Amino acid sequence: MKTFDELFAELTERARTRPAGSGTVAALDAGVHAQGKKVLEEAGEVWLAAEHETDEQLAEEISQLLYRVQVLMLGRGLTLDDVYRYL
Ligand SMILES: N=c1c2ncn([C@@H]3O[C@H](COP(=O)(O)OP(=O)(O)OP(=O)(O)O)[C@@H](O)[C@H]3O)c2ncn1[C@@H]1O[C@H](COP(=O)(O)O)[C@@H](O)[C@H]1O
Repeated sequence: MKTFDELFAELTERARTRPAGSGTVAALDAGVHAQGKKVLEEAGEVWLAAEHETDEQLAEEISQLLYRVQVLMLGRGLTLDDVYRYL
């Protein structure tokens, strides 16, 4: 289990070290267009899960959306502080 900040630190490290087999590295290499499509896809799955699935399935879909948002942030070079300043 990890927090939002801990996941972002982990993904930042993946981007820096580019380990073989990392899905994050592949997602970053795919570019912002593909990253944005994944955000939209996961957001749709969250919506459907909220209406039709269990709490556990919804929580899992939300975790995937958070991951995809972080990948997009890294793809655009945003930091957590860039976003937190608006919260
Ligand atoms: N939290 C996540 C995470 N959430 C979602 N995903 C990816 O999103 C996929 C699920 O999304 P989809 O529903 O779109 O499934 P899919 O269409 O089969 O996915 P793809 O074929 O497009 O990869 C998963 O199979 C993962 O590829 C994640 N991939 C990685 N992480 C974490 O990110 C960290 C770094 O991971 P790596 O870069 O893979 O080492 C690790 O802590 C991982 O646990």
